Amino acid sequence: MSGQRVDVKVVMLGKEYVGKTSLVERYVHDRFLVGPYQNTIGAAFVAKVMCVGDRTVTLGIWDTAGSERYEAMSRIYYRGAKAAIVCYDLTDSSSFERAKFWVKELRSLEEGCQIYLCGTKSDLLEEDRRRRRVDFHDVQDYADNIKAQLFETSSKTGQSVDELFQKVAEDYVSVAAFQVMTEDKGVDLSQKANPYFYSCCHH
Ligand SMILES: Nc1nc2c(ncn2[C@@H]2O[C@H](COP(=O)(O)OP(=O)(O)OP(=O)(O)O)[C@@H](O)[C@H]2O)c(=O)[nH]1
Repeated sequence: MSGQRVDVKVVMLGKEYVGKTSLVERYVHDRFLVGPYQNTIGAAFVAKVMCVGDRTVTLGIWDTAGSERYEAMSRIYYRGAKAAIVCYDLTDSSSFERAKFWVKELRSLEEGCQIYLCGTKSDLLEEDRRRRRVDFHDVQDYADNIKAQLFETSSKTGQSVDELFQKVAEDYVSVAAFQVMTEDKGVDLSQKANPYFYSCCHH
């Protein structure tokens, strides 16, 4: 990416085959690759410039490998991330258990990282609702508990993919604005624990 400045480091996490690479492909190149599945090895990086109001924001997206073989490597990539998109496959309950594993790690090791839960392959449910293996309301309750945002996406149709990444960038801009405000006015940053902080920064 030849020295491009990145505003927000975003890391994609989740079990193998949940569709992390496809999500990034849809968002960055607006395409869905068909053909034999190719697992990510290590991690891949891509930068995307986008607009939030009159501001330009560059997302630096690290797409990690979901295979447990690369677990130690994924830890290197989430370090210092401002946002983590933790993916699970809506048709695979074990992938949601794996998502919870990553959330637990992020919560204990990367406090400053905002978590976005992403249920993938929603198009498969449009075809047949009985394929759903992860209940929306259960995940919403869990997301509320951990103060995460929840999205259900399809990289095949594009459903909610732009909205997800747009929200990541918007939250970054809100938090940055909040920090400038608190630096200017000398507001105590311990107020982060206050619900106002969340309503200010995540809507
Ligand atoms: N129907 C459908 N299939 C999808 C979708 N997203 C991904 N897939 C398929 O799921 C498989 C895995 O997708 P990947 O994007 O490679 O998954 P990954 O999470 O990056 O996998 P790893 O690199 O092993 O961690 C591929 O065959 C994709 O075509 C989707 O939204 N809908």
